Amino acid sequence: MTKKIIHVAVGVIKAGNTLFICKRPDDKHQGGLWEFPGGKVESGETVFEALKRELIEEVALTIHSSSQLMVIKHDYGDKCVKLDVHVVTDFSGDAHGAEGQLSAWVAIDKLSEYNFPAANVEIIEKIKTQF
Ligand SMILES: Nc1nc2c([nH]c(=O)n2[C@H]2C[C@H](O)[C@@H](COP(=O)(O)OP(=O)(O)OP(=O)(O)O)O2)c(=O)[nH]1
Ligand SMILES: [Mg+2]
Repeated sequence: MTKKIIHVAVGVIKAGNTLFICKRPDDKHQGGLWEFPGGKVESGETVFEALKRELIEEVALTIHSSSQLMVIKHDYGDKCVKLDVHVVTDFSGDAHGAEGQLSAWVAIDKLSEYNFPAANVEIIEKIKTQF
């Protein structure tokens, strides 16, 4: 049987050479690890609409545009995800963990000090070479 793939809109929020990251709550899938904020694309939504909704909910930012960086499929065994990763530089608001989660603006060359889910390894490699 083919596994259901969960489509996720992921936002790499960038200001200068820093990125905004959040810590996933312990009780969630891949909990306790750091992430780029975002969440599941609901039926009928475009990726941009999902990203916009999730970033308001999770980090209180309103985004005005985004550009696709990459798409990554990853099978965690218990869940299979397709991460639609977008870079966001055009936003308004004061980023913070709006759901009470830890968050931080981190310099790109310090990202390796944070533990991310396995699917993020490729994203971080690309960011380091491209930005
Ligand atoms: N947001 C986000 N999710 C990631 C990243 N890397 C990664 O493997 N994931 C996985 C973990 C989850 O299985 C899935 C995203 O789910 P999510 O928990 O953010 O979804 P959501 O915000 O809609 O929240 P909920 O439905 O669980 O309440 O993608 C990442 O950098 N950011
Ligand atoms: Mg989320």
